[in-house]
Amino acid sequence: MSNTYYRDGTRPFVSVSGLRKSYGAHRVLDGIDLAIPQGSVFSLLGPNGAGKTTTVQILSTLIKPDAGEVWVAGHELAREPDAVRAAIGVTGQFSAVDGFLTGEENLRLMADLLHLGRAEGRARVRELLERFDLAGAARRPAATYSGGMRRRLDLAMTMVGTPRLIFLDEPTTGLDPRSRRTMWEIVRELVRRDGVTIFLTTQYLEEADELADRIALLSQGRLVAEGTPQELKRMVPGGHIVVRFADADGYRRAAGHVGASSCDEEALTVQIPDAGGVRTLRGLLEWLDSHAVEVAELSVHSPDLDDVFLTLTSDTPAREGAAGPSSTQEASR
Ligand SMILES: Nc1ncnc2c1ncn2[C@@H]1O[C@H](COP(=O)(O)OP(=O)(O)OP(=O)(O)O)[C@@H](O)[C@H]1O
Repeated sequence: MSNTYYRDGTRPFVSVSGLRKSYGAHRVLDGIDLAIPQGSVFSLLGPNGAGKTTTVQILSTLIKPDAGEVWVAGHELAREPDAVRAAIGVTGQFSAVDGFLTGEENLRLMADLLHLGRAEGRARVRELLERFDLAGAARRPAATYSGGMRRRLDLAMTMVGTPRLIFLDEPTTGLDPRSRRTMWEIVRELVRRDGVTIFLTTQYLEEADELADRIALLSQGRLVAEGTPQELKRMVPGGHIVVRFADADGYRRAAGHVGASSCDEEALTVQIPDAGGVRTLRGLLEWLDSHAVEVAELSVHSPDLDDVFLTLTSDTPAREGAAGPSSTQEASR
């Protein structure tokens, strides 16, 4: 039960030890341990079928585990499910928003369901409309809202009950880049200002990288890695350098001499493994310079969460070709 307590004797806000769940002979969760501090963003990642939804369903009291100990906000889930339920909010792809009601009416309905007094309810609804940038659209039916507005309203409805832990399931799926960034800012603000703890499941590794303080990688019912985004990126081999040559002659002269791991004659590019640091880059530039080879474009790619995901989740086929750059330095010669 290593995760039940911190070294100083306090318990993490969410603490999970030895969590197991099977459906028939299929072992979906095979001994999961998690420790999530209050006021942080935790992201659970994994390929389809890894057991993410099952984990969230157990932590949010919707289904019971076969074994394991779970504590949320100071309450043991098996003994005090009502207290756990009172501390959490869930928002997801299956939104609670009623399209026939206006944004304001949706929020008021939630305030009534939670038995907030009339004055308190009104004040809370007003505050949330402002805060989630919905005041201008408050009197419009939610059916007329954009995808981003609908997500914001959904999250605002979750916040009516001032939850201390929010399960955010794919909060930005289908949103355009600007709406995604707005949503990310709102999530950060919930953590910063309200001290809310966020349990995020997402299929966008970039989103986990942006938001999460810690990430756990689930594969076939087991945690295969856990750490900060930076720590996870350090777990996989280094990045690579991509060089695009200015002409076919330069490409041919260089391709066999610069330690390339793959070459594309048509695109005049080579890819060179890079263990990090500047040694490989310096050696490459010196070779190109001394052989007077013209380069059209050169970029340095660090490993990103995609690389980590694909390396550590064995049930996912390896991706072909280069990783998307998480940090790219471009140079022309
Ligand atoms: N009620 C159920 N009965 C039987 N099997 C189930 C049930 N719920 C989930 N499973 C199985 O458990 C495994 C894990 O499912 P789960 O939904 O937790 O995965 P996930 O990581 O959330 O996947 P996805 O990313 O596709 O949503 C899957 O193989 C799924 O088929």
